[in-house]
Amino acid sequence: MFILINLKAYPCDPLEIANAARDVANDSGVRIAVSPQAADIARVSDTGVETWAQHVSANNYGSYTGSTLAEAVANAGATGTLINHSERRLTLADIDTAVNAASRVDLDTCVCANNPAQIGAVTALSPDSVAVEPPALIGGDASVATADPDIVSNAVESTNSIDKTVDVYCGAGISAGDDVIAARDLGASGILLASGVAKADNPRKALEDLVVPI
Ligand SMILES: O=C(CO)COP(=O)(O)O
Repeated sequence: MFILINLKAYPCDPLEIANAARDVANDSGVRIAVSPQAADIARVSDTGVETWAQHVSANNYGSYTGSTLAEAVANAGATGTLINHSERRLTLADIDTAVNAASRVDLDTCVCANNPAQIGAVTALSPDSVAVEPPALIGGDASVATADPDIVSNAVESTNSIDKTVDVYCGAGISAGDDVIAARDLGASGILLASGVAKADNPRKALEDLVVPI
């Protein structure tokens, strides 16, 4: 299972979490990546942890003030990027362009969507992976894999019916290793997780506990 820790804009210490994620990944053999604010990508990447951007813009070089170029995050050390997170939504046309922008510089792409129908639509854009995250469960205590298992299995089915090479992840409310196992049993090959680590009193312990059953 792949575990992506999305730090969002939480007031956490990105380096503390990056160092902990690198150590836990090395000790457990579980693939763990950290997705910090764009301005923190270089120093997070310097820790040696797999580093992802939270977003890339749907444009190339040019007069695009305020954009986050795929080239810029790749040069800073990111090796992957989220696209269309529920808190950073794009039009379908912009998702398509952003996936192409990320692919230009070999970033792994994970396109997020709210439900299995949207998962099908974004799978057709050929990202490396898609992630279903029901907005109502994001930031809560109930894991998507137990509170709404059908949304995960239907997302897996939706993706598999279009392109079996696209990995399916899920996220929202995941905080324990058992939640990760439940997601895997529903067909997901990775999870997206934020508050369970970024808001934990002890992020290292939260990560260590998370990987125990994996
Ligand atoms: O949005 C998420 C990850 O991208 C999920 O957030 P939580 O883990 O806080 O529910």
